[in-house]
Amino acid sequence: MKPPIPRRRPFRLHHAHSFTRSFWGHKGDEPVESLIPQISEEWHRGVEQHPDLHRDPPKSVAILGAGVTGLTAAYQLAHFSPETSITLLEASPRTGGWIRSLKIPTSKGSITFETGPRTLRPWTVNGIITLNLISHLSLQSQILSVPKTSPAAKNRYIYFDKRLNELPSSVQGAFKALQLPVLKGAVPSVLTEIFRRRRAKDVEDESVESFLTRRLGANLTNNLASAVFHGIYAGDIANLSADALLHTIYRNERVYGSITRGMLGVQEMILEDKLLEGVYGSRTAPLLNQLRKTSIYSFKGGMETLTKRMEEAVKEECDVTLKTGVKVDGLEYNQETNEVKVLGYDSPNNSFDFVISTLPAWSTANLLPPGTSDALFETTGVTVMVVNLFYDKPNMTGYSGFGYLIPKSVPLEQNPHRALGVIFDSDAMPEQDERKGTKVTVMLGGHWWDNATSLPSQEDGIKMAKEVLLQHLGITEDPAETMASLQVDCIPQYGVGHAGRLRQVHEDLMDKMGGKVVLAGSSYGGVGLNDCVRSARDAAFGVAAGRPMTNLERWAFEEVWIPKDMP
Ligand SMILES: C=Cc1c2[nH]c(c1C)Cc1[nH]c(c(CCC(=O)O)c1C)Cc1[nH]c(c(C)c1CCC(=O)O)Cc1[nH]c(c(C)c1C=C)C2
Repeated sequence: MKPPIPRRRPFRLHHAHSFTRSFWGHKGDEPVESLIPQISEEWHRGVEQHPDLHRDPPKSVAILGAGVTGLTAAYQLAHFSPETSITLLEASPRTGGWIRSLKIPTSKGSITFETGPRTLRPWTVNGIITLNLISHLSLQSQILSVPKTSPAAKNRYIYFDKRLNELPSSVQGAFKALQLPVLKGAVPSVLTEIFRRRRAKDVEDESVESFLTRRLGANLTNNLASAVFHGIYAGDIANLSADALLHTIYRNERVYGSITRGMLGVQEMILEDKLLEGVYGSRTAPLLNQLRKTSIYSFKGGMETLTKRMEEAVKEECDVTLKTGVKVDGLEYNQETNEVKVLGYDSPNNSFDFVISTLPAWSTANLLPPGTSDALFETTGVTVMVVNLFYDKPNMTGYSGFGYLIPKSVPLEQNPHRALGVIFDSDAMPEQDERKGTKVTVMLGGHWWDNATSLPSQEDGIKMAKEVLLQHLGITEDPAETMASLQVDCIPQYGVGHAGRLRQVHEDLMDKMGGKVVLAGSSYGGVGLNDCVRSARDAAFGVAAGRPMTNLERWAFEEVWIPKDMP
């Protein structure tokens, strides 16, 4: 029988004396300085000089995985704790993980194909932390930004009823959009949400599908929400956790009785986010001002510009030992020395004060002794086939926008290849390529392939993508350049009970690994790039102070919520 999952413990607040005005809802009209917070001196001195930080800095730390999380953790730790010796271990021959930008030289100019994440959003707490990192790395001049007013920022489509339905981006647009098949019944669903009964007190989590169907009805849930969750998690809303992925509105239902009541009242955010927003906002003001009118951004050389620059910085500026081609076999905690031994790393110095694992939850679980953190095995990944296509003719899609998503309610005959969505890259990032034309990315599979006995080859993927574009957009031409990448287990799925399981893992790791194994990356607090950077920062910050930790504390302790625009 599984042990009961511990409930969250009360959180103790030591270092918060005053708060910040929020960047939340920033429209780009006012200079960011006007939003810069009156934060307490203690926080303003910032994280590096935090009184807790140099309590007992570790002598040695190993970081597993040199994707964006591992590289960021190494870079940040080197700055927070310059005296610590850092070893970054990567199994593959290259760094960057899922981030890969391939520049294809052609006689008509170069094209960049992204096989993983391709854009970043600046205006969130985690987004601001990423921008701070970008400033430190002096990458400001490499940024390519898309203005909030551009079609790519405003227009998103849902494929439904055999056509693309444009989602509203303004109040006027909303009235027009209500005629669309995909939004059928939306008005009564939204207006009656406030009258629906709140969930029972003892329900700690449920699926996104069950929660949204209770609150908004089946139409909006299956036709709209399922598409949005395809576009972030490539996952099935019937399995994903409402508490983990819709945390604010799920809490609002519990606290205020309905999502609408929560929205009409005082907007709140988690205290720690508010403090970090203040600290990093003030430190990143010049770049935030540069991106004042930006909706999304990337880099001239693609997203890999970020990880390549970080690799260079950790090796040359931070004195981190980076070893590629090292496959770690296990982690062993020695209670006497209070160190963790990294098995499979063939070096006389393979015991460390801390190990930060940025590997996916299931890979980390495989490294730990049985019974240490078995709940990590319950987080699994979905596989996505990413197909990049380039056509010489401009405006081939017939639409202008970020792209379109396909909900789970679309019948199989209208989406036989199980496409999740299509990105209109040449609209989304128009200045990235020298060669002029239309660039799109078709994403296939995700949760639809959960029980597949075989997966498509690259050739099959390209054929399937072309058929998707023919069926949905009527594109008959052959692309000039193509590339397909099967990204196996690339997006972790936070299933129902995610928070409770991470609480359990926190307890287990503190108990059995002495708080010396620290977790970071896309398996825990968000699958986006900004989330990975944030989790790396948090891990590095905690480890630099030398306190036993897991980086899962936010799941183990009760959160403190405060008004978003508290001065
Ligand atoms: C069709 C499949 C996918 C598309 N993008 C992804 C998949 C699986 C992956 C992805 N997209 C987002 C994230 C998280 C944020 C990050 O920092 O990277 C991930 C992992 C962002 C995102 N994309 C869409 C939405 C609504 C969001 C969340 C918030 C935001 O940035 O606005 C919509 C969207 N994704 C895809 C398409 C075609 C599309 C909309 C038309 C592709």
